[in-house]
Amino acid sequence: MRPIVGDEIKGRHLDSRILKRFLPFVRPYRRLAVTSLVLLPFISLVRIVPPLLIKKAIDENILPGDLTGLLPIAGLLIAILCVEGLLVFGQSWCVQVVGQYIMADLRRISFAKLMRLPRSWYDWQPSGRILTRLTSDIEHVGDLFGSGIVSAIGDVATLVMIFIIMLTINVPLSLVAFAVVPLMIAVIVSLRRPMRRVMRQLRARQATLNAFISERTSGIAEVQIFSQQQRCDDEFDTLQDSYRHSALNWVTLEALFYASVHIFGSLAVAAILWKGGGEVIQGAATFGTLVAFIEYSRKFFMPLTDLASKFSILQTSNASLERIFDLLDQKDEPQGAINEAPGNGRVEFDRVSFAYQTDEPVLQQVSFTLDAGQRVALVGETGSGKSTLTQLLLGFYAADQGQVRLNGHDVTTMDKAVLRRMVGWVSQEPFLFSGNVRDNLDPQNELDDSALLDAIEATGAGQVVERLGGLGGTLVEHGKNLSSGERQLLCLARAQILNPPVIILDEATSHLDGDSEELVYAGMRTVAGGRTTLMIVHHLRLAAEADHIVVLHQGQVCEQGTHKQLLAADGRYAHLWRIQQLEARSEYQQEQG
Ligand SMILES: Nc1ncnc2c1ncn2[C@@H]1O[C@H](COP(=O)(O)OP(=O)(O)OP(=O)(O)O)[C@@H](O)[C@H]1O
Repeated sequence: MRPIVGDEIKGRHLDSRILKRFLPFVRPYRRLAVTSLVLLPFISLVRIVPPLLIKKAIDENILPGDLTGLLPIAGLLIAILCVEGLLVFGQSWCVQVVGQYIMADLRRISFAKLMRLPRSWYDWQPSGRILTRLTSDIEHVGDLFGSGIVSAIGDVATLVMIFIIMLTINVPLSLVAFAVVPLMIAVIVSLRRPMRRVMRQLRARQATLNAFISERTSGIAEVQIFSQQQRCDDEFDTLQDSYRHSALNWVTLEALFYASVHIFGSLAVAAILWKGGGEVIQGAATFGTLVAFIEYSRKFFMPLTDLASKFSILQTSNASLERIFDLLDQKDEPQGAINEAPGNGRVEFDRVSFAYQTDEPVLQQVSFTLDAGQRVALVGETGSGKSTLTQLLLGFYAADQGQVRLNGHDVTTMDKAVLRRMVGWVSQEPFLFSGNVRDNLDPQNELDDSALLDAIEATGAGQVVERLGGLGGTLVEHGKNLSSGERQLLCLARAQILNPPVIILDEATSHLDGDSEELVYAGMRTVAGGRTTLMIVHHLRLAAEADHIVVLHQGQVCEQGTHKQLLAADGRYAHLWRIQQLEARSEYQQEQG
């Protein structure tokens, strides 16, 4: 599985390929988008009128001393400025609304994609990075539409109009005013490359910082247990310093950029003053023309600055869009066509081999069978591949060789929802969502309250639910307001409620005290009752109750049989059994005195 593109910015400004993919997202809101585009030339148009009015007022009223025409011009100026205000409001409202809709759509489909990606994809992803994808990256795409493309089109329209009107009024003066433009473009071009580099660095460092915060806060218990606070602070400072370093570089370059543009703007005004002043004195131009030119040059350099600064927005947005599309391009969890697998829950592992990463085999030629209703215990040292086998049965990963079959069907050919409706799972570290007890225990909302309470009672979770305040009781994220034994009991109740023909129980008794352990064991026995059960077992006392025991060693089945048969064989299982018996005896003796 290919990992998602990192947070480095790879592309140049706006890649046409990416833009082409982005356009369908605008299509549903095309009316608003077109309205915002249609308003742009009108805005540019009303922006070029005021200097003309000022020119007229100076040349035809102020200088000749004709006061009567001034009032209508002032009134017209106010009216035009009001129209400009209204047009700008309408245009920016349309553009922002479209941007918000596009962001909401992108967020929705990206989240939906995340919900459908295979487990193996998540093995590669720092959680902070996934969050960045759905937050900052999508915000940047909003900028692409709002402050990027549309306003760039507006800037170009304004520039063209001002350019034409200046040439229409006075060609020599226009050429003087535009003389600085090539110089300005040269400076912008020379600053663009370092600005792009620093922007890339800034985004990458921000993503690293996000991933660090996310990882350390989710592992807060380990941070505190191992007194890692200071070390985390130091690491955070290092990351933060490099982020700040890039941010300062960015601020410096940006300030340099705006300052140079400002200087060129002032140079243009000075040149107009020098050339235009001479023309006014010689009578070749009117005083109103000079004032209008100064006003136009200010209006000309504003969108030019704006346009140049859009490069960084376009580039950031382009990179964000590229990463979002990369996420959307990831393949969904593969689905099989079989959506019915009638039978009573027979499971076969048939010469199954599997590796998470090429050349690092985790399972090799594993074969054993669970007959319908049979209870099979999986035993083996840590890392021997027990959980991996259960993940294959649940369809989270596919075997590289061999087959895992349920009721005779290869699980990879089955529809995943159907498969997981038939195979329940109580994991070693059970997960509960924030919300109420009912929604957690009956996610499909299939049973009424009394049936739910019966199942809860049967698995020994009655007291836990009662303490939480019944089915409407509140659970916090991860079920953190419960002990691990209580969480386990609730998850056993959930499995009982879903009532699958096959159940996987991952024993999590290593961190439970004696009483809780007995409660959880009893719950496990209830859930296992009458179902095909694959039980990962650490305490062999539980294995001894199973109908069949499979012992894994380094990803291979090293022996299998009943408890009695394996003890008689005096192999690995018998060895583990003796060790655990000795441990239990010495614990008992210590307790006695
Ligand atoms: N998502 C993964 N990506 C890569 N390697 C993995 C992944 N999950 C497990 N492994 C590796 O596969 C091997 C088997 O792991 P598995 O979790 O199946 O062992 P286990 O027998 O269940 O161990 P335990 O009893 O400690 O839970 C281990 O070496 C582990 O490092």
